Amino acid sequence: MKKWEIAVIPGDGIGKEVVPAALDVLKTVADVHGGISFSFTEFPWSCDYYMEHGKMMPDDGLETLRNFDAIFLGAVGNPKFVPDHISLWGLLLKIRREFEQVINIRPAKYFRGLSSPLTEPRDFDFIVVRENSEGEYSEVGGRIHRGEDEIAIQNAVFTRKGTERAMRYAFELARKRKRHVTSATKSNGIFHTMPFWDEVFADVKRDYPDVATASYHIDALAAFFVTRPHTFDVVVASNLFGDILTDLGGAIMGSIGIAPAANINVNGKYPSMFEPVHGSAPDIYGKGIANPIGQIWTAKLMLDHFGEEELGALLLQTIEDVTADGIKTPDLGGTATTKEVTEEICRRLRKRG
Ligand SMILES: NC(=O)c1ccc[n+]([C@@H]2O[C@H](COP(=O)([O-])OP(=O)(O)OC[C@H]3O[C@@H](n4cnc5c(N)ncnc54)[C@H](O)[C@@H]3O)[C@@H](O)[C@H]2O)c1
Ligand SMILES: O=C(O)C[C@@H](O)C(=O)O
Ligand SMILES: [K+]
Ligand SMILES: [Mn+2]
Repeated sequence: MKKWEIAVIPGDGIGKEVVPAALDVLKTVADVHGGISFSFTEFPWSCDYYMEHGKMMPDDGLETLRNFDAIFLGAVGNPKFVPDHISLWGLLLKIRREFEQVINIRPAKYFRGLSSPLTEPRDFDFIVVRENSEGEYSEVGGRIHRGEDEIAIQNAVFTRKGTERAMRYAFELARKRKRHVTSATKSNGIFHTMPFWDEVFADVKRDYPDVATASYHIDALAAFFVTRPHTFDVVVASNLFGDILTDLGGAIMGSIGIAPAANINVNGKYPSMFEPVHGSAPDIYGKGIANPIGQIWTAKLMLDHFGEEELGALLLQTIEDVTADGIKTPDLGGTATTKEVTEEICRRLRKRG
């Protein structure tokens, strides 16, 4: 019996609704398989925790998480009570940085029954490889003076190591797919870092003559995600560009509530973290209608990471069947609740198993 120890952080808002849903699915997957099991240890680290303790997680939080095989997280943020940069940097970004989860994998694909806002969505299926450790997300900078003279400076940090690592990851991934990598740049407007990004891309692609490439400025690329998403395979992007592109990836699938993500520690020193693209959605929290598919598809990425790709494929197929049959939450134009979608996925998994 293979057993994985998973640290579970539901976090805030709908994280507290979709994480339990995905855990039900993972338990069902384990039952159906028979030869694997999960042990889930839950941590209440969140904005609620912040309001009680003045921090998003205890001082030894990372020490505690370190021993797990993976971290399964919902979403972080309750902007009514805690500024978003405090909650994000105090938990999510802290884990990504300290645990060297330098790559963020974010797939998007068209599947049957999804209510894409595109009038004629073709069969798109791409993965955004988001650089996850530096770039525009940096603590380098500061603020001085007050009033009219106030200045805010935010420095973007692009290292050759980090840039090349993300690009190589994208090329290796493309080799297992359709052998195409698109680089998201903005070297016309961003004077230093983006020409550097282009140079590193040109260097790296020389090592992958079997992989075709394209490079677009991020503004044009965003438009292409809408007008011809089926032409992309792997897209490599900086931290901020990848962030924006992947909400868009969710949107063209029909809802950001479906989009999954994996924060990968590539050197094996620390656990990886699995959390969907979406946030805590305070506007729908508590209504029982959050789409659980983003979190459940994220569980599939965790299964893949554990080497259980066959199970992962079965899970994704089951999700597709459920949406194809119209069992969908309101964000996808349906009337089903979080619970109904989850139960239907579990029921079908059991039937298959
Ligand atoms: N990785 C994360 O934990 C993460 C990601 C994004 C935002 N946030 C935080 O979440 C909070 C809200 O941010 P936001 O509103 O910009 O983004 P959001 O992703 O929470 O919500 C954007 C829109 O999408 C909808 N939505 C999101 N997930 C959904 C789901 N599963 N089912 C149905 N609808 C869904 C919401 O109702 C909302 O209308 C902020 O505090 C922000 O910092 C956290
Ligand atoms: O900016 C971030 O990385 C937080 C959130 O928007 C995400 O996409 O994970
Ligand atoms: K999330
Ligand atoms: Mn985001």
